[in-house]
Amino acid sequence: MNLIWLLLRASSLQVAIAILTGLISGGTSARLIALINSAISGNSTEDLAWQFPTLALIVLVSGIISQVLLIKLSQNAVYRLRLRLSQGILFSPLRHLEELGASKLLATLTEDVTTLSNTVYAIPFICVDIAVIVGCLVYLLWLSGAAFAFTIGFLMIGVGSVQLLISRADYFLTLARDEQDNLFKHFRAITDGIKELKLNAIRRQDFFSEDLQNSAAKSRNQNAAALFTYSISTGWGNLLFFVLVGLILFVVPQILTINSSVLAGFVLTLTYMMLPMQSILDKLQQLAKANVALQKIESLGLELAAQTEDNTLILHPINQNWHQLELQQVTHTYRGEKEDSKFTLGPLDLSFSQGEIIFIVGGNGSGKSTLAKLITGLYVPESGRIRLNKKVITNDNREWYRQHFSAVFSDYYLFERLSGISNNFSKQQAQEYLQQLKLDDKVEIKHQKLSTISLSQGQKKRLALLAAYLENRPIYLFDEWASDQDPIFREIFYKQILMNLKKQGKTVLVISHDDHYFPIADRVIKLDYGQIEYDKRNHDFS
Ligand SMILES: Nc1ncnc2c1ncn2[C@@H]1O[C@H](COP(=O)(O)OP(=O)(O)OP(=O)(O)O)[C@@H](O)[C@H]1O
Repeated sequence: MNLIWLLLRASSLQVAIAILTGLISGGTSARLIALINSAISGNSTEDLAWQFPTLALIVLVSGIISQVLLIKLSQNAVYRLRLRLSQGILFSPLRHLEELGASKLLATLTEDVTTLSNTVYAIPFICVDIAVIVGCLVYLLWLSGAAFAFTIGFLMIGVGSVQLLISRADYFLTLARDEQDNLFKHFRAITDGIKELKLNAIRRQDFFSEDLQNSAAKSRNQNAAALFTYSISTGWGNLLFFVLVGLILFVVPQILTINSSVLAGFVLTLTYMMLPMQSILDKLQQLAKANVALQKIESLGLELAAQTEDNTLILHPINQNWHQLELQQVTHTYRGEKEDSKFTLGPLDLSFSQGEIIFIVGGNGSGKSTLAKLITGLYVPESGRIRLNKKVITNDNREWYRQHFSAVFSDYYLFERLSGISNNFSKQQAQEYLQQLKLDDKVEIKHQKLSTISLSQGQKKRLALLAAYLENRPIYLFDEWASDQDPIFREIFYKQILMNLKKQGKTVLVISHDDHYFPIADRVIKLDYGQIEYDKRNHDFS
């Protein structure tokens, strides 16, 4: 049913036309059967010879029109769904996405959407099958009202019993799909943790047998149970159909007065109906899988839609010449599963000015990266407020606010395409930066694209720095950028790059553990367990 909604949402007019042409095809098929029946019984006075090819042509053409429309519709619906889901992720707050987890998002984006796109192609065929069945039923009604009533009664009982089996199979499919999320997490562990797994044979064995194999076995058992139940329902459905033909042939003539040509017409039509019936039964398991996938997609969609951000186009220009950024009583809490695993950063009061170099320091887990996400607007403060030039940052202007920052986080992502960079960026400037970062013999920039990103970790991070540099934003944030650079590049980073940025009037926030470079900072802010231990000016160090 959900699948039908998916199509209706894409275009109800096209669905209506497809159903209409499908019905014409189905109705004409039934008319064709009636014609064959008349020709066999020889009691027709009409010239059937020319009607036969005409009707066959109508069945063909209307069937094709209906299918073409539905194929276009279903593929469009999947296309829109993919985009809607991706946009939902792009528009969701970072914290919400972190809570949902990457495995769950990826499982839906890849598994569920693929299942759906592999199934929607069946919908057009099912629609035409249904139309043929409806057409045949109408013909049966015309042949004999009483025998039709008997057939419908029997079909309703049959469909009900098949439905019971299908609901049981659906239950197993839902369990299998839930297990798929865990399986996906383990697949990610295989690819992301391959080095660790290769280096420790016991860990690898443990992971394989305890996690992966367990999860794969559960998924196999639940899928097998579902498919087994489906095959029982398909077999049961087919058997019921033969029972119906048998009853019409041998029992109904005993109860009702029905002439032999009507009976022959009935049996011929029922036999013709058997093909679309079987085809629908065969496709039911695919449809059920697609429905489970769609439910997952919808529930993720709802979870994403529950918290969307206003990511509309930035209408106001960013303030290259801002003068004050303030955090007032700002807090953020990570709520763990246990009460004692809760971590709260703040309440913090901080103020930054243009052209400052600020080092944010502190032990592991003291809250430096969390503070970075709050300052850059990636996390929304749970309490307190952020002001830029006295303007309070709210949901309406947070997207605009974020455009003031360029950052290289410790878990940065490097895009091959240098999009979203400043208009002032020139090829020559980029080449100079490449030389400064000693990457000019490795990487070229062609058509705003990096020629390669297959580099060492340190080199990749230098490219991420280059991309940030070219963004030309007023505030820069580097989260432990220098940690994997050799001493020469640390020196270049702290003494040349940061100084260059300062000279250009940029504010630079540097999360660092390199204490012997602290003297180049204008200010050092030290965090301890989510609180500011000190916030010192440069002259206070000496
Ligand atoms: N996504 C998250 N979900 C739950 N808790 C988190 C999350 N990220 C961080 N934390 C917790 O918040 C605290 C602060 O983490 P944060 O990453 O801000 O520290 P940090 O000072 O940057 O540490 P490091 O120097 O190790 O990078 C830690 O106790 C950590 O366990």
